[in-house]
Order: sequence, then structure tokens, then C-alpha cells
Amino acid sequence: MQCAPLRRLPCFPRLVSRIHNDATALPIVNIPKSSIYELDEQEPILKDVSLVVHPHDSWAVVSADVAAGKAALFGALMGTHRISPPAPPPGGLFPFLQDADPHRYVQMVRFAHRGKGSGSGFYDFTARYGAVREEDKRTLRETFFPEMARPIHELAVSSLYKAEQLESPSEEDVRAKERKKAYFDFLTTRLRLTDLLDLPMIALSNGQTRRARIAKALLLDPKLLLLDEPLTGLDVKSRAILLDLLDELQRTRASPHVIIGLRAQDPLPDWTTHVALIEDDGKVQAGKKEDVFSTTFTPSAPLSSTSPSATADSASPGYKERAQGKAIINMTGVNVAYGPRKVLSDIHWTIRANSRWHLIGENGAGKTTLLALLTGEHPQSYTQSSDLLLFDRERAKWATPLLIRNIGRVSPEMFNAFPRRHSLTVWDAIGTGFDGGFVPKGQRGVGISADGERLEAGGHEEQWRLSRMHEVMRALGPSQWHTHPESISDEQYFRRPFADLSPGEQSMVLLMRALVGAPPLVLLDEAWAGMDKAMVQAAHKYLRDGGGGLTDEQACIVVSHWEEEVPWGPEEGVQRFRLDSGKGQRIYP
Ligand SMILES: Nc1ncnc2c1ncn2[C@@H]1O[C@H](COP(=O)(O)OP(=O)(O)OP(=O)(O)O)[C@@H](O)[C@H]1O
Repeated sequence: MQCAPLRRLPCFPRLVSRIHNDATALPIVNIPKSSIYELDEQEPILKDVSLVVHPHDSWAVVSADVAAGKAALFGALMGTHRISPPAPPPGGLFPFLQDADPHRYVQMVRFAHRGKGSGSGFYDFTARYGAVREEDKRTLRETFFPEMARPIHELAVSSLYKAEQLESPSEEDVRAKERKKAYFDFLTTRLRLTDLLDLPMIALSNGQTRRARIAKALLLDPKLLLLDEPLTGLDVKSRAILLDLLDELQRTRASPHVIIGLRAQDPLPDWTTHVALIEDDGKVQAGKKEDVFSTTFTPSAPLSSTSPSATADSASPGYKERAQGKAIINMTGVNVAYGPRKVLSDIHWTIRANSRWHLIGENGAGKTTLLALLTGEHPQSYTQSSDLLLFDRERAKWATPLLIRNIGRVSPEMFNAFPRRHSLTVWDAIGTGFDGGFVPKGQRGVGISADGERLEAGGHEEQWRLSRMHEVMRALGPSQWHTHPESISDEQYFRRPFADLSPGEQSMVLLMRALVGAPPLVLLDEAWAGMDKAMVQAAHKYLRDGGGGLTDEQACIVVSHWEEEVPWGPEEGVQRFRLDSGKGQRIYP
């Protein structure tokens, strides 16, 4: 079979033969003026949704401010939400499938944080930093792409393996296998995964794992692929690479039809032709992007392949140096390597009281690894001796429970690992912040003293902690961001089970937990994930100078691939520390 020459895409004849490849093709999705409900609820989340996706249109589902609506629309397409009235037969919800099984042909990759129903136990997310355990040794290739790993028995006893093949595979099977292998090579190269394929899965950084999940989904060859927030957690270069790849696959029709889910602040890919804008009142504006955006909503600026943070190396005009206090952390030549693989090399960085930092670097640059040295979770923090001073002491001289009391933090790993027992309330979750642990302690749920004793009932420390609980709730609780703040008081919110909150609310509660003890060092790694716009605004306001969330005794480091997620501007003297090829460098905004 001859393939038309494609720009960069290899020939994948099987994949090219899609159901919908001519002008008369049936719609991909048909939702006819329906409402969308949680399965067991009577009140709709979305009202009067009319959405018809035609084969040659590229759709983005964008949530204006509140994230829940987008999740509901994708939920409707995945069958986890009810559509009423349902799409009429014969086409139903996916006319182009012509009764083929949607479970096989519709795939979804979601990058928002794990929310409800994720179990009650705590798992050790620091396992990846140490010697990799036997059960964690499975490589990326073996875990995500097992058909691309050579069978072990073929390697060990090749004659035996061959003997098992009673019939030789047909020519068609061989060709299909070759095509799949070529597609695998193409995807892993384009998504910059080739060097990672034989690393233990557990060793991959957040962004690397996300790229691998997208490659895996594409390789399954679905006919409709829903990608919800695929840009979250990707560095600037990877975002451009992914959007380019999706564009190319769509234009050549050699891929599934893709519907992309975006937050309001995400850039809209150039190739998007249609938008379903989910508004806060549950209404959905769906149509050509220029029509939807001509009304009330302005999308973010288009994606550029460089960010200012990646290029600037001198202070911008409005930059104002902050007065800084004593050194909290001092690194003078810190290194991290896994065998021959050097991740951090000769890092020099002093973090002082009252400093505000934005830690930047591509996916896999070592940001999480560096923070794990500061929190003492990384075993190699022990071997750095005097090159790494944490609060004036070497790591080895700190008992871990005492060290972590000095650090408030939020990270995607911690978000996922945080226990979600139904009995754990919002109060309990925030209260664990005083000890830095994950189990509520003390009679009032605000922890115990540094020497492991109970706090004196009614004593100064207990009173201070109780007042801090209310302070963070006033600043970051529902009164600041709920669409109907009068419907829930702070006291009621404190009593809600943490596990019942939306992912964005859970992020907010974990931010309160990080700040409640007013620790000298606050680490905010992708802290805003899943939050609605009003939540992010409340958090930024609180963290900025004069907001009350941070004192000048504290230092704060924000990790984010998005410039606009950093609460401070140059006028507040934010500094950047950039990791690149293992090296670290302080730069100005
Ligand atoms: N046990 C290990 N063995 C080999 N390499 C490892 C191991 N653990 C981590 N790495 C590598 O260390 C590098 C740094 O990972 P890290 O998670 O710190 O990156 P990051 O900058 O936080 O990335 P992201 O922006 O994607 O979150 C990655 O390339 C990762 O593959």
C-alpha cells in the first residue's frame, strides 16, 4: 500500500484507515440539548448542553473558573455521568462508532490530581529516591509498553520460545507488528521518552510520566481520545512538542480524534477550531472559537516556545531587591547521582529568611530531587555532610520528625499520598501541619510538642495553634472562594470529611496545612493543581506581601512551569533558581 507523503509522520496504514475519513462522515460526539448529572443526583451540574463534534473540527473543553463542570462533561463522555435526555438512536452519543464498543474505542487520559475514593492509607512516596526496591524495578517500557519489551523467555531460551509458536504468524500480523513498532518509535522519539524507556518507572519525574501516559494512550489506538489538562505539569518545551504532535496526528488523520480539556489560564492551541466553554453557572457555550470568545471570555495568550524565566538573566526594570534575613538553607556544592546518571551537580544555593523563590527547570531537571534534599527525604541528603546545612545543622544531626516541623509543603506526590480515610476531617488534615506528619495528634487535633509530649490544655502554644487554624481558614476557606459562601460556615467546613472535597478544595486544605504552623521554610510544588480561579486568587493574595500568609521570618519556594502561578512579581523581589543539565543558577526575574 502506498502512503501519501506526510510531513514527518511515518506510514501507518492501519491507523490511517479511520471510520470517519470523508465529508459525509458521522459526528464524533452528539449531545442534543441535554443536562448532565452525577449518577445519583437530581440537580444537574451542566444545563442544556448542545455539543456536536464533527470529524474535521478540533474541540477544546475549557472551564471558565470552576473546574467541576469540565470534569462532568468528560464524565458524560466516559459514562460516569448521566446525560438526560440521552442522545437518540441509532447514532447515540458517538455516532461515528456505528455501535462499536465505546469502552474499546474511547480513551481518556486525565492529569488533574487524584481526588475522591483513593483509599485510606498513606503510601511512601519517597521510595523513588532510595535504592530501587525489587517490586519497583519494572521499567517504563515493561510497565506501559509491555508488547515492546522482548519476552524474557525469548532472551533466556530462544529455541523454546520459537517452539511455542505452533503456526507461523501471517504476513498481515507481521506487518501490523512492524507498523506498531514504528509508531511506538515515532511517539517515544517525539515525546522525548527514548532515554527513559529502561529506567524504573518509579524514577520518572512528574512531567516524564505524563508524557509517557500520553504515548501509551495513543499507542492503544483509540478512535476518540480525551486529554484532560495534558499541559499541566509539562515544561514549556514539552507543551509545544505535545501540541505540535497532536496537530500533526490530527491533520494527517493518522490518530484518534482528540478533544482536549483546558483550564482558563491555559493557552488555546492554534489548531483548535471549536470550544465548549463551561461557565460557573453550569451553562455551556459551544461553537466556533471566535464566536465563543467574542462574548465575555478572553483566552490566555498563545503558547510560546520559550518563557521569560528561561531566558532572562538580568533584573527587569521594576525589580525590587528584598531585605533578607539569616540563612535558613545553605548548599555549597551539593550533588545527586544514580549510578552513572548525574541529576544534580555542584549546586550552590543559599535560601534566606524573607526570600521568595521560583524554582524552574525542564521536566526531569531535578527540582523535586532538590526539594527532597531540603526535606531530608532523599537518602543522599545524609551523604552531603557540611555541603548541605538545613536550619544551621547537617542533615545527619537532625531527627527527621524535628526537621520536618520546620518545613511546610505541598507537592503532587504528597497530594496523592495523603490519607483519605472518611473519618479524617478538614480540621484533622490542617492540624497535621503543626507536626508535619499525616496522622492527627493531640487532644484538640493540633499536634503535640516537639519533645513528643501533649500540649498543655489551654496553654499558650495550644491557644496559638487553635487561633492559627481559624486564621488560615478565614484567609483560604470557603468565605474567600465559594460561589455561595453563605451556604457553609468555617466551622461546618472544618467538620467536612477531607476525602469528600473536590480535588481543588483538597489542594486548598493542603495549602492551609503547609502554612498553619508558620514554619521557616515553605515549599509549594504545583500547589494550585485543580483549584478554581477564585481559589488561586485567594491563595496568591494571602501569600503576597501584606496578605498575612508569610512573615519576613519565612522563606518560600514555588515550583511551577507557569509564570502566572507565582504569587510574587519583580516588584516583590521574587528570585529565580534555575536547574539545567544538573547545574543550578540564581537568576533575576
Ligand atoms: N532512582 C532513579 N534512578 C535513575 N534516575 C532517577 C531516579 N530517580 C530520579 N531519577 C531521575 O532524576 C531526574 C530528576 O527528577 P525530578 O523528579 O527531580 O525532576 P523534576 O525537575 O522535578 O521534573 P518535573 O518537572 O517533571 O516534575 C529525572 O530525570 C529522573 O528520571
